[in-house]
Amino acid sequence: MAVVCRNLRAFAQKTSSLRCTPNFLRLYSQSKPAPPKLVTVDVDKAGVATVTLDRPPVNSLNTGLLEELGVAIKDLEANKTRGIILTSSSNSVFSAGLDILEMYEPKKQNLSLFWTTLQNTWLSLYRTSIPTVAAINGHAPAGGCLLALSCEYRVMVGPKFTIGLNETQLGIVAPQWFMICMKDAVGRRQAEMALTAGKMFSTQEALNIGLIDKMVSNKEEAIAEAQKFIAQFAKIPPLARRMTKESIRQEGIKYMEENAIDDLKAFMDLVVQPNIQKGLGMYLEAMKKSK
Ligand SMILES: CCCC/C=C/CC(=O)SCCNC(=O)CCNC(=O)[C@H](O)C(C)(C)COP(=O)(O)OP(=O)(O)OC[C@H]1O[C@@H](n2cnc3c(N)ncnc32)[C@H](O)[C@@H]1OP(=O)(O)O
Repeated sequence: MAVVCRNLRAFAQKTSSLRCTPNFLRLYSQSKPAPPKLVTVDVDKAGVATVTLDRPPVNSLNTGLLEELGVAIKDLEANKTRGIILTSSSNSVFSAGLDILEMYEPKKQNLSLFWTTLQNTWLSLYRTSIPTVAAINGHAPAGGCLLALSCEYRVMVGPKFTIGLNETQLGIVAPQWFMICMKDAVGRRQAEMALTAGKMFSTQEALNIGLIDKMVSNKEEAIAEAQKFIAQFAKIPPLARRMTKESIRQEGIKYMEENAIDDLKAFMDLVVQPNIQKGLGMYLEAMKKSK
């Protein structure tokens, strides 16, 4: 509410016709309730933040959610948080990946904002000096897998959930930086096999190839394992840790820093292709029918 008032006051100050009187503020706040938050942050006594994706039903990644996630990471950095545990409010889906509705029959401006927000939020998560763990408490296809891969450690609830970069199954190609993340985790050979087939791995299969680091049987265990992973860094000098992480992730960081504009252009050109639009439409239809 305080933010709404501040924004309104600034807006009213810029216009001659509006007076930001208490009555005006009351009327405005009654007619426009604040939208629900799509990402919640809870910092525990040890200074470890649980960042929860909360966009029912499947945490598909739209511009709003990605924006909130990016802001949350920046805020946690500013507050010198000791660790980030990324998880989901759903019992069965970590994240369904990019919101296909952002890409299907899009307006050019929205599409550009969507992809730029994804690039920025991804880079913030991938390069943050804060230790990061994905507590994957449900399915994690495509962009959901990307978020998990961008963390330093992955604990997944099993055995019934699946994870992977399944883009080829949708007739689309995962961008280079998605591939770099997969290669970081499982090596070039396994990444090539996984990505060309668009394979979704069971939790056990993911563990076998190193796509996840630990399999647990429920979310509480996942959070406990994540806390354990983060706690080990209490003994490591932070500067050495930060420089090591930045250095070992250099390929992905450099790729985005140098190619963000080309990557945006490639995405914009690809998505509007009639055959891609047709494929996305059919995929959405198929999801509805499979219910
Ligand atoms: C072109 C350049 C490269 C772009 C890169 C793209 C990467 C991506 O991330 S593309 C997105 C890929 N995602 C998927 O393939 C996942 C699709 N979803 C699923 O497989 C399942 O939904 C699930 C296993 C995650 C969950 O299954 P569950 O049975 O619990 O839920 P559903 O009934 O399937 O879905 C509920 C509801 O949500 C809609 N939905 C699901 N996923 C998406 C999505 N990614 N984007 C938008 N909407 C999605 C689904 O259609 C249902 O909607 P309705 O209730 O309206 O029917």
